[in-house]
Amino acid sequence: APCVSPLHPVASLAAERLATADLVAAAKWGTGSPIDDPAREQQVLDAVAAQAAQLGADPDEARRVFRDQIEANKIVQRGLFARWAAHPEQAPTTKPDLNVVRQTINRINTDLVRALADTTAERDTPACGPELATAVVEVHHEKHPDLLHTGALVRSLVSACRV
Ligand SMILES: C=C(O[C@@H]1C=C(C(=O)O)C=C[C@H]1O)C(=O)O
Repeated sequence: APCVSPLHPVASLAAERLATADLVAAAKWGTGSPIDDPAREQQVLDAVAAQAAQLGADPDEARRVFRDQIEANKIVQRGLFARWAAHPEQAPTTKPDLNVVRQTINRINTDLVRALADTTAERDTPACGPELATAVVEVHHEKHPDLLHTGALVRSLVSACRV
């Protein structure tokens, strides 16, 4: 069997979701659209709660974990906005369609709800913390994100362990 943390899929999907923050930030940059969109956040939370319930998982736990995913996503967006304001030459030159990016986010959300449901038992043991830390390091080495994204990845997983 490959030597990876049982929580690798969770950390990997959380990182994939965070990578979309770059596209979301690029879509909003220079448009006056706020980083925070409470109506969209509510849609995301309601959708993942319904999907979790359908899988026999705890919908409130799905809401908690995705509240953290959303906060982490906004950390990356704010970090990029600050970087682009300080270094305009690093600002994006193309503007993705936010609705298209959100379709990608919806797909990742569904996969992450399933990965969480599939790892309910692992996330319920005292080994969860160390396994989650291992998974974050694995994902960091695979995707070599910058400190902004890795810090946000850690933030996104604070509610992932159930004990
Ligand atoms: C990612 C976005 O930015 C923020 C983060 C969200 C998320 O992580 O799902 C949702 C709405 C916004 O508050 C977005 O607008 O789609």
